[in-house]
Amino acid sequence: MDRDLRPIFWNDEEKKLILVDQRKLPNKLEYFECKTYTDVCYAIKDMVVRGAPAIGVSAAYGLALAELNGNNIENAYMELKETRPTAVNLFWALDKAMNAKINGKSILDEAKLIHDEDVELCKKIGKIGETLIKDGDTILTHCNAGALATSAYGTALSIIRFAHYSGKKINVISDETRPRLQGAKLTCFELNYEKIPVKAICDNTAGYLMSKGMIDKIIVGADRILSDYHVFNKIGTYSLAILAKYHNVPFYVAAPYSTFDFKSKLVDIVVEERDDVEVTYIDGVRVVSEGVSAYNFAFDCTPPELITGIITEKEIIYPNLGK
Ligand SMILES: CSC[C@@H](O)[C@@H](O)C(=O)COP(=O)(O)O
Repeated sequence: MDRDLRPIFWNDEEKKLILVDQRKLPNKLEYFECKTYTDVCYAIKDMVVRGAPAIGVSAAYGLALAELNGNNIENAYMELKETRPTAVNLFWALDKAMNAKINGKSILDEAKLIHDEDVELCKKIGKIGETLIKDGDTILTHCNAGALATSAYGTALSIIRFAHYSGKKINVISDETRPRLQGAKLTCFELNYEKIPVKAICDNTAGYLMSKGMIDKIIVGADRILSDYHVFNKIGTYSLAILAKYHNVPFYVAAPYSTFDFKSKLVDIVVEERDDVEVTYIDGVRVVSEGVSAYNFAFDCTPPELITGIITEKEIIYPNLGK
């Protein structure tokens, strides 16, 4: 298997960004080309590309496209910033790209650097986190914090990959992750692609498996981590963390430092609310009675007291041990 499944490519000859179209997986592997920054805005909003680090890398290339096409950089920066509100990597990468411009450097070079560095960070997270995994562990994960959500390897799934590469026999349980089904569609695709044993479950099955002692560890990604270690991640993460606490299952979060937001307070964070058709329809068929709407919060917040450890590219932080 190609250990380097990647969702983002820059084509230097044609000056375009090529994204794996994640809306089509696992049934079709298609690519989506971005020649303008507005193409990138669309790709992020419509979730052609998704996952906190991957959104950040794509946005940096979006700003580079604005520069290459002679667009107003300030406007492009603002429009790219408004594509999705919760994952902080978007703002982190755009600010880095903008600072490069202010310092007279090329935005494209900065975007390439952010892209390459993200691969290395993910590898490091995998290698550090892998030390926590025991031979025979069954690990539950939520959403997709894999190669598809980053530049390669992933965060939570990088740990799973490196445990597998080191010869540990592990099994993965993937929450389907309603409503967009990133767990069923993307995590299962990625792990199956590498022949890492994975089983899908409905989100509401996790508690039962924990009660039966069938889960040894939970590892999820993050969209934003505050300085007091509150973790924003895909909706359903908080419920999992509560279940894990009740059943004494270690609950880990894996994320690079580009996902940390040391400035904002809990009350400042905007949790994305997406169109309720993502909930009221399944595969184009309405499943909720006409006239009934739905809540569709894309993320929730897990407090530090529910988190065993946060695995970064530098170290494992134990929020409840004072580090
Ligand atoms: C390494 S990605 C971590 C998170 O971004 C991931 O868990 C997640 O919540 C993705 O949400 P999505 O709405 O698919 O962008």
